[in-house]
Amino acid sequence: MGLVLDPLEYELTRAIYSRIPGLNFSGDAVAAREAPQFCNSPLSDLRGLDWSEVTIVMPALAEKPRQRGLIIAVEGRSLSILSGMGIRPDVVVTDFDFEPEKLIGYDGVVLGHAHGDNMGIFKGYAGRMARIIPTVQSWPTGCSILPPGFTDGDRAAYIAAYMGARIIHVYGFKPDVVIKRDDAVKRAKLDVAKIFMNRVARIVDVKIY
Ligand SMILES: Nc1ncnc2c1ncn2[C@@H]1O[C@H](COP(=O)(O)OP(=O)(O)OP(=O)(O)O)[C@@H](O)[C@H]1O
Ligand SMILES: Nc1nc2c(c(=O)[nH]1)N=C(CO)CN2
Repeated sequence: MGLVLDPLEYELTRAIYSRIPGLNFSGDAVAAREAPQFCNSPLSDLRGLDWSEVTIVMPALAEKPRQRGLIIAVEGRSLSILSGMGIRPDVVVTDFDFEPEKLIGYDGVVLGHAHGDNMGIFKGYAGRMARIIPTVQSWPTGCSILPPGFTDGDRAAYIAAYMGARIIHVYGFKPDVVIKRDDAVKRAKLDVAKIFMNRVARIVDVKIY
């Protein structure tokens, strides 16, 4: 039995994101069954961190963030940008599709997301992580975590909120800036991310810079 952070909020977010056309949501359950075999870090590694204040860095980062509290990098891309600034994040939230190779050798906790459209890349990288706890978007088994949310960025914010953050500082969340690709699905994903960041802001103080 995995960890479900807030089942009703999960159902609400899923009702919204599963309307995005063209994605393999029926594969999410298969992904959730396979993901726990890659777990090599206990949940206590996550719970043992001080979550009271959290800084989340997303890939559209434009300037050096102020480091306040626990640092979460979104995707290998943000880990790489932060490393270049001399900042080591405590946690990386990723679905392994933006510079995943940068995660090899990283010694913090990777919250690696398995879903219906990424099992090839997930299996390719998850086994190479020093410390990984899988996240999934169907009912979890084993060590996996089922958080609400959808994109890596809003999922990171939800996880921080449920781990006990009082305040979350967010850098590089710029849904109107094109950073990796620009198509209808990507725009729909970022629209959903905006809705979910606003949902998190209902339960925790969220500052977006
Ligand atoms: N302008 C932006 N473009 C893309 N992602 C952004 C942007 N601003 C913030 N983000 C956040 O950073 C994350 C970057 O990850 P990435 O670009 O790999 O997208 P993704 O959600 O994994 O979708 P996909 O892999 O389909 O492009 C997003 O999930 C989103 O939460
Ligand atoms: N099935 C499926 N799930 C996802 C996908 C995706 O492309 N397909 N993308 C995500 C973040 O971008 C998160 N979850």
